[in-house]
Amino acid sequence: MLAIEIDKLVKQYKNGVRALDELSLKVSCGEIFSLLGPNGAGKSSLINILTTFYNPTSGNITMLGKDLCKNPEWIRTQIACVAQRVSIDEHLSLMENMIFQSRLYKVDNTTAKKRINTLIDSFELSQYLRHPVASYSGGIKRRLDIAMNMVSYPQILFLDEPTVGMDISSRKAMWEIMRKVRDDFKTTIFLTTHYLEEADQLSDTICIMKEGHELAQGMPGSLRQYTRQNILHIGFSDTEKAKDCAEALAKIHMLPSMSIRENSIFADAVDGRKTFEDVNKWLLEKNVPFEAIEIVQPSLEDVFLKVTGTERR
Ligand SMILES: Nc1ncnc2c1ncn2[C@@H]1O[C@H](COP(=O)(O)OP(=O)(O)OP(=O)(O)O)[C@@H](O)[C@H]1O
Repeated sequence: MLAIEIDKLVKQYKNGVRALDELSLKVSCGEIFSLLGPNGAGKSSLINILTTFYNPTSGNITMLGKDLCKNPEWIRTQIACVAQRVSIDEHLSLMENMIFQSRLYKVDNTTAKKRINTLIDSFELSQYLRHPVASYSGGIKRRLDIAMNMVSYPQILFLDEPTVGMDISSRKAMWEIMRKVRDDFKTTIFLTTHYLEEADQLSDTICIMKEGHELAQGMPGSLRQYTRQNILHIGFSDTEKAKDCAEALAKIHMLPSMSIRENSIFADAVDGRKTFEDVNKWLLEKNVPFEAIEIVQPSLEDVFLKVTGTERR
């Protein structure tokens, strides 16, 4: 069974903005599904509809086998949503926050106790039990927020930019939590993110959207085929050398689209092997001090920029 099936969904606000424009997508049960898109693509509008806050203008949504618009109350008992702003009450203890959430979802006391202990254990929160919630770091507060939202054992967990503003080690710890939610609790995760690396590392399926509709959808590996071409990578010992070389290459129009990231030039390898041979020959002839030249697979960032029509410069 699909967790979510969306067919030609339209959301037009009263001011005339068409935030969702015949969007269609499918989310399988038990997967981590990431929604990517530039600002204003319609991600929040979609989450607000899927979590029953907004009504769609037209289109069909089936969630866990039922029509969302006809069964919003039932759907609400099956899902949980962790918004960007943490919803924990800093005047309550960790345990009180968890109990409060279990009461909201009408989980009976015995079941709630068992679930809370399992979640505290699974999310490695026991060491924080004795400390006031207000003293927790942003990452731990976010972890508690997700644990609280898991007390109802939702079938689908919506996460709106779950790692925004976190440093890389907190972000990686959060990825582990999300994998646990999927693997140990069999919960489907639907998340939005601006971090392409996060979507790449974490997701079973990614959907890239822009201007209210989907542009590409698939497993991270299969999305790489969207660019239909490999990338030429030329490495240097420092950024200045990369910039000098890119300027010289631009003058002779050898590579149509180039960008510099750290100490490297990345360019579309239009003719694959021939591009590689031509550039390699030119670098050697001109005595350019490069350190490496290779053809690499496109990254998810390359795919994102390609399908959303943004050129990296
Ligand atoms: N309540 C609203 N009323 C009118 N227009 C809205 C409303 N909410 C969103 N919009 C508009 O709908 C479009 C999509 O916005 P939305 O917030 O869904 O995109 P987003 O992908 O979540 O963007 P971001 O990544 O910046 O959060 C934008 O043009 C936005 O201005």
